[in-house]
Amino acid sequence: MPVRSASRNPKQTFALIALLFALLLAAIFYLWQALLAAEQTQAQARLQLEANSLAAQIEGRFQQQTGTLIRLAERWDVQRESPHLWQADADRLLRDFHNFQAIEWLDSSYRMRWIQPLAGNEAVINFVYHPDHPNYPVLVKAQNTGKPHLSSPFKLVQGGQGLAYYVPLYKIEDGERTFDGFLLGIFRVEVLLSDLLRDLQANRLSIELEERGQTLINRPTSDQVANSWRVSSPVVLGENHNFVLVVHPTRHLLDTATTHLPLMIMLSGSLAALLLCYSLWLAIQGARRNAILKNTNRQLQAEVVRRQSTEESLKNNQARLKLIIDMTDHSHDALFIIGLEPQELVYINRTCWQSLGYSEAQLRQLATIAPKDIMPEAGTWLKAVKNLIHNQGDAIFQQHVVDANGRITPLEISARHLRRLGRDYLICVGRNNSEQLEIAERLQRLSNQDGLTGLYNRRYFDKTLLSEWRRLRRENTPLGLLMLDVDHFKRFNDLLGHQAGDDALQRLANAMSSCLMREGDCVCRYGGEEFAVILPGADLPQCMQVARRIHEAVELMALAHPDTSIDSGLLSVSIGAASLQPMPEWSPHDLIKQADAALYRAKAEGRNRTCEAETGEDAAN
Ligand SMILES: Nc1nc2c(ncn2[C@@H]2O[C@H](COP(=O)(O)OP(=O)(O)OP(=O)(O)O)[C@@H](O)[C@H]2O)c(=O)[nH]1
Repeated sequence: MPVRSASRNPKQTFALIALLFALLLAAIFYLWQALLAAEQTQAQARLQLEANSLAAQIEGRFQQQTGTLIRLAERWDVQRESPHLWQADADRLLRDFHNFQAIEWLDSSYRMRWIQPLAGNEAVINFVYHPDHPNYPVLVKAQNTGKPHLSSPFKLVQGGQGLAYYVPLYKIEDGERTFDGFLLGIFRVEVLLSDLLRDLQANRLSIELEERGQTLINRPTSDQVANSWRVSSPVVLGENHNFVLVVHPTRHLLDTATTHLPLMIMLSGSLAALLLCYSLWLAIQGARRNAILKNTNRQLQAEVVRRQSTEESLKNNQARLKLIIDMTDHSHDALFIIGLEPQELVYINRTCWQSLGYSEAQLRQLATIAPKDIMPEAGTWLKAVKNLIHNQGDAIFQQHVVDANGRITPLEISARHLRRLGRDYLICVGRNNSEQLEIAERLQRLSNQDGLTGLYNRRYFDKTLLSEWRRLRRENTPLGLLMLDVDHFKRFNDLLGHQAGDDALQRLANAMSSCLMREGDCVCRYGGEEFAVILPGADLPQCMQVARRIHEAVELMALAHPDTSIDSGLLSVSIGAASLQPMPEWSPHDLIKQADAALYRAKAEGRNRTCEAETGEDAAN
């Protein structure tokens, strides 16, 4: 029960115990009532006995009272003949038994014949009982049975209520006993009954005498108890069965007749029930607490196991984290994590601060107060990298970092956006990519370079001429161009061989390069033994000046031409010079055409010279 109850909630348990308590109280109450009823029954039985005894006493006293009248009636034979003697006997009886109001003789026709005392009762002489008189049936009954009968109360002629006791009289006539009326004793009700009740041993009872439901006399006590204790006993007075003695016990009598046992049993039973239920409640509470304690212990044990496992896994994770940090610290790449809103450098690996020549604390401080001292374009880079949040992607940025000695190093940063626990992070991996940049630059250079002479190649020429054309058009500045061709180079090759031709081309390239003074001027191998010199900002005279320097440099080379038929005996070049103010209606192609035309004339006019584009040779041609 306690275990099962423990699993219930306290309200249910309390309700069950309260119900049990109520049931116990009901049983105790029932027992109390049964004991009270038993006591009351017993007391009432005792009371009934007392009432019966009192009734017997009353009947005895009445017989005493009326016995004298019966004895007077027994002497009727004598008295009938001598009324004086009857009168004297009746007087004596009235004197000795003052309860009698009067002694009378009714003859056999129910007529009042004699009455003693006569004084005051004269009116009653010759009164005849007719059948409608209330006492008439009593007379008939007494006559028929031959037994004395007491009437019911009736109104006396003298006033008040009276009772008549009819004793049948008989006379002997001719040896025969014949009815001769009644000897009649008249009592005053109060007087007779008071006398009958007087000195009864019934101090503890209130006494009442009723006749056919009418209270004739009542002798109450001051502490009479309620009607529930009313006990009655019939009283037969002179064959009149209509009298009933009613008694009520006093409180004192009841107190002696009843005990406190039922009350004690009820109180002690209630207390025992209360203690039992309280003990049960305590036991259930104890069981519940035990169950809760056990459950808590189980939970605690599970928690301990869980915590041990968590600690174990934490240790493993810490070890792993340390390993990862060690590994990232030994990485050649700089790894750093930036947290956003608020912006902070969440993590930097060892490579970050070691490669820049700072301590970790110094680098963190610098990154906070002067990020541009580490990365000159930190501001724009951060803006660009934050855009990744919107794109939810990653990107590679080319930046430069400045180390503690002021050395600038290129840094390729691969950045990725991550969102964790409601916050945005940028995971960045930086790598010194100076080597790659150099390789790329070299490749770029090679792609623009002529393999034999080391000059810029035709591809670079086309690209540069176009870009310069556009640039100078915006600046409203002329663009100069020299087109060069080696003279009689076929013969040179033919006579000295191709290798000698290559060498000659290389030397020519060096010579031409040495003639360029301005930044932006460049010599390109246009194709075969043809060269082109781009001279941004140079007008025609300035172009001619450069062309003259080239002739001088080639002449200074003094490279002998094997063909003896050539006048100078030296390798020479012919140059066509042109300069154009870039106009929207013209293109770089027009400039080339002008220079080409001038070169053609230089060749035609005998070679080893420069011809400038003629004014007629405009772009439109
Ligand atoms: N060795 C060598 N020869 C080249 C190279 N490119 C072109 N040539 C030669 O240059 C010669 C050019 O000959 P041509 O175009 O006839 O002109 P030329 O002989 O120089 O005569 P003119 O230009 O009229 O003075 C050809 O024989 C080509 O083979 C090169 O890279 N190396």
